[in-house]
Amino acid sequence: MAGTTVRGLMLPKPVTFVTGNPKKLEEVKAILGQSIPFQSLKLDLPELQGEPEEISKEKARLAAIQVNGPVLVEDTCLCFNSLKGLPGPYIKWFLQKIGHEGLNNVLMAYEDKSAYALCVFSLALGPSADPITFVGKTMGKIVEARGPNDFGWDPIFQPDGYEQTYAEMPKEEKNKISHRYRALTLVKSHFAEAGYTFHPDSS
Ligand SMILES: O=c1[nH]c(=O)c2ncn([C@@H]3O[C@H](COP(=O)(O)OP(=O)(O)OP(=O)(O)O)[C@@H](O)[C@H]3O)c2[nH]1
Ligand SMILES: [Mg+2]
Repeated sequence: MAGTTVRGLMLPKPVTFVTGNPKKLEEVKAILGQSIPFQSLKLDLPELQGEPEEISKEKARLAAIQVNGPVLVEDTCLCFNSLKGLPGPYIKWFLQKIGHEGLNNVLMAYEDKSAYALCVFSLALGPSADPITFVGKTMGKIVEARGPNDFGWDPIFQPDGYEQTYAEMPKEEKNKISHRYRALTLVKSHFAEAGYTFHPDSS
């Protein structure tokens, strides 16, 4: 985390969660509930190449300029240990091009099928503020696809200590152990500690 937190700072509007991915939004809504006043905006922001935290922060900077107010964004990675963390932030493109089967095939060359899901949220309080990051990680392994195919790589990720893939788990179960849940727990604590207030005219 970076920057100094000013307690009770007044934000001009509610926080806007910016994403182009409706499944992310669904989970963020389910996990946050009423804990943080937020609205959402569908924007497909350009993404830098590089380390996950930098990608997420840069997304937040761009989003805060477009929204001209406080924003929350996230970037999700799926990292294979035998590939030293790749595909990482590039998982979206790997998934689109080679699918679940291709991702399993890549790992055929290696004994180690372990992987981790990483979620980096970034909060920018405004267009000129330095974004603050919150990282959540869930360890697991890559398996042949099992379960409903309605969200990304959920069918091929089996978290450690579970016999089910993310896709096979009831949503409430995934949302108690996921990379996204862990990162959002830190976001919630930050809001609780910072005690932000919202401008009365904000909507
Ligand atoms: O099975 C999954 N379980 C998850 O919990 C999960 N979270 C994200 N993803 C996928 O991983 C890539 C991340 O890329 P990403 O972070 O750039 O997201 P995105 O471009 O879809 O949206 P956004 O960048 O507008 O927010 C995209 O293919 C997402 O569909 C997930 N797949
Ligand atoms: Mg994206």
